[in-house]
Amino acid sequence: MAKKIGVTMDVGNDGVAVITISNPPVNSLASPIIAGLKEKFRDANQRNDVRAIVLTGNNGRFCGGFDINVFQQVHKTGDLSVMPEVSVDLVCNLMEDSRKPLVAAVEGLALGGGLELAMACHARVSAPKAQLGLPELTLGVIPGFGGTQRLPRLVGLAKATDMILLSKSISSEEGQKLGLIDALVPPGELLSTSRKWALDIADGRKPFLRSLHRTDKIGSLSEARAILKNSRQLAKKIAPKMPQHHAVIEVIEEGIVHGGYSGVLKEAEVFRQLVLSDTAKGLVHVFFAQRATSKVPNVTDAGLKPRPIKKVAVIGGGLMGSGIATALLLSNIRVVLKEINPEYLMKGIKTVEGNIKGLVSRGKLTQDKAGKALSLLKGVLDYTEFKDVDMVIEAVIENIQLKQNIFKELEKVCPPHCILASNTSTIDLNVIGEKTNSKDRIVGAHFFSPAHLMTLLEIVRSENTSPQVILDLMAVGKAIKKVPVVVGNCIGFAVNRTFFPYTQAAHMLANLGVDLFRIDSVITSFGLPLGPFQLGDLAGHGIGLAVGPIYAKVYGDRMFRSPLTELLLKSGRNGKINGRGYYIYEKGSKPKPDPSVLSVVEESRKLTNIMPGGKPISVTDKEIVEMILFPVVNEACRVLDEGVVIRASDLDIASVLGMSFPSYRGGIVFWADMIGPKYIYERLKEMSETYGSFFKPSRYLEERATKGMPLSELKSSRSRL
Ligand SMILES: CCCCCCCCCCCC(=O)CC(=O)SCCNC(=O)CCNC(=O)[C@H](O)C(C)(C)COP(=O)(O)OP(=O)(O)OC[C@H]1O[C@@H](n2cnc3c(N)ncnc32)[C@H](O)[C@@H]1OP(=O)(O)O
Ligand SMILES: NC(=O)C1=CN([C@@H]2O[C@H](COP(=O)(O)OP(=O)(O)OC[C@H]3O[C@@H](n4cnc5c(N)ncnc54)[C@H](O)[C@@H]3O)[C@@H](O)[C@H]2O)C=CC1
Repeated sequence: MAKKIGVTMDVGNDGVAVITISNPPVNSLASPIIAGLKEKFRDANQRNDVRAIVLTGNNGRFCGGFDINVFQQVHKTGDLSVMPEVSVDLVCNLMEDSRKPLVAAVEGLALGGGLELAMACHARVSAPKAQLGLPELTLGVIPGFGGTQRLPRLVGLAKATDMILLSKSISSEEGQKLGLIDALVPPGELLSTSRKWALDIADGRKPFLRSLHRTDKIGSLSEARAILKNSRQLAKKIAPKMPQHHAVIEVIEEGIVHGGYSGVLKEAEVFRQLVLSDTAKGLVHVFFAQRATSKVPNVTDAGLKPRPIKKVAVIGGGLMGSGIATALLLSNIRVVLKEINPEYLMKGIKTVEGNIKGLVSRGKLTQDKAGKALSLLKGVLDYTEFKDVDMVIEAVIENIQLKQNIFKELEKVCPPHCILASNTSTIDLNVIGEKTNSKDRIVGAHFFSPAHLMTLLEIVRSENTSPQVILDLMAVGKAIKKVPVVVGNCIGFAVNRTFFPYTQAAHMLANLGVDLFRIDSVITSFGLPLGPFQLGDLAGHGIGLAVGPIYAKVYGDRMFRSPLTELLLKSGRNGKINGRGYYIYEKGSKPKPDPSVLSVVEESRKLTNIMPGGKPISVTDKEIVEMILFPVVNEACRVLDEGVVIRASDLDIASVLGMSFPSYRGGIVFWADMIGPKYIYERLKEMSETYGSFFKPSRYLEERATKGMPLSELKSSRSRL
């Protein structure tokens, strides 16, 4: 059925015009909607039979904000003229300054431009549990439609800057306490109450309040300046590299110092500059890329329904198993946690308890919810409880034979509908399921550490995994607040495979004589939270050593063999886990670079002997970024070429959520396309001529560079999914 898009107006016998936005699924403000709103407001203002106006949204959702597709259109074309001039024309002139009272009837959500329209009304009536917020900073822009000016005037400056800088939405209940919402009524009474409220204003029984003109919640100039000073500190802390966080404070300040109308004008000017920034391009791409991961051909479009998953068994209560169990429990899923002996089982349970208590102490979970979650956990040492589980997630150590035996056993003890998932980070799923007859229900559920906090869930399908099983796991992933990305089966899957050259390149640079702490600092300045050496410390160097040969078996032609990890372990440094790696880890203090590790690096340099003429190479910071991240792009090209992901943007999301690649750069492929495949190809070619085949450009990269095509443009026939 075609979507019904438009704005309607119904004028009742009471003289109230109800203007309704209709643009499913979230009533976003697409150009025809804005044009429709202007037309209806003009009409309502002119008609003699209209005394008051109610603005609402269709299908239980007021409005999800400006249509983000328009931003994407601006990014593709560079053409700002598609952005409507609404802040003054519609929101100030036609709405707020209208002589007829205007009431917003809010239900479901009022976000971004949606809340801004509501704030331009003279009162707001809401149904319970509506979501209210200005999340524009997450898209690299600032609130438009006067949002930067009206929110501080309705909820106070401190609360408004907090909501805007953190893109934090509030419920309508909280909105009522703050003064953003004037009345909270059951959904069935929303329209009748709003109509009555509008007439009450018209008849002088209720005040005719124009938000932009209010000053009662702003406080004195010196109070406002003190709040804005704190906001600047917050912005510096949470988003040092994001221009929109800093710009929005300037815009708010303009309104405080020179008045709301002046603030609205500055808001539009700054908005225009920001919407074209690389940050906005990256973040808008990430918005759509994340939503695209929900669409898996032949799975989500196959007419299947996810089956209920009520009870899950997790095998292995180590680092990953305990995190996975925590994530499931927090979403009210019963968990059976299996270990090999009472001591390890107790350790696993204690870790789960610690994870949950940690959330309580950080104010992220109530004591009640924590108690409920823990009551759903049962520790076991055998398979008795497995007879009625809907899914098993195996998270034992990375050992092929052990995993094969476990899956063989699972086939016997679990019901036939039960999904058999492995959290393996490297092993081929076909190998894991080799000894079973259940290959259609074997799937990879690759969580990232710490599993209860990291949002990526890589769902690995083999050629035998059934669409129903993939759909079920996607549904569980969403239920436990993860972003599931379905990928194909290969060593390292999509994320670890794409990023294995990250550490390798860093080792090569260190062996070429570049200071490892400088490498880490350059990479963190680029925007990754941890440089490659600190990341290695965090993961533990034992893991790196264990998976190295597995990668070497399949990708050996393009690997740099560095003795550094082995030497490091030999010197008693396993990373954070034992307090020493490249850095020194002490409780309660930040990791400190350990100068004594330099003798280990020297030993490695002697063994590799790759410094030209025995002297350290001289590189700029830009060259360090390129030498570390272009090989990652190169591997991403192979992942795309082999069809390991459905679409390039899936790899962007996986890199952002799994590797913390900066979201404002749009993900690894998007970033590479912004730089240009030709430049990357040429740089890698130069590097490979100087430093060897580790940097050799892939066929896919070469082809795209030669043809002038973006990396993100896939040939669909290549997908193996
Ligand atoms: C010349 C310059 C002049 C300057 C003057 C300014 C002019 C313009 C100013 C613009 C003013 C603004 O204030 C800017 C904004 O309003 S920006 C938008 C702010 N809103 C948001 O950020 C909300 C984004 N959406 C969400 O958070 C969620 O989608 C939510 C909570 C609304 C619903 O979540 P749910 O989980 O239920 O669904 P999905 O997220 O899967 O979304 C379903 C579907 O809807 C699409 N969607 C959602 N929101 C928007 C939107 N705002 N625009 C377009 N499309 C949207 C989403 O992509 C999904 O689509 P499909 O994947 O199903 O195709
Ligand atoms: N550590 C990491 O960052 C990540 C690890 N993985 C994968 O997750 C899996 C588990 O890794 P970790 O949790 O780090 O290992 P871990 O060593 O912390 O935990 C493994 C646990 O499995 C238990 N175990 C072994 N055999 C068992 C059996 N037969 N029945 C029940 N329990 C058994 C062990 O006693 C141990 O407690 C591995 O496959 C690993 O590759 C995946 C993503 C990230």
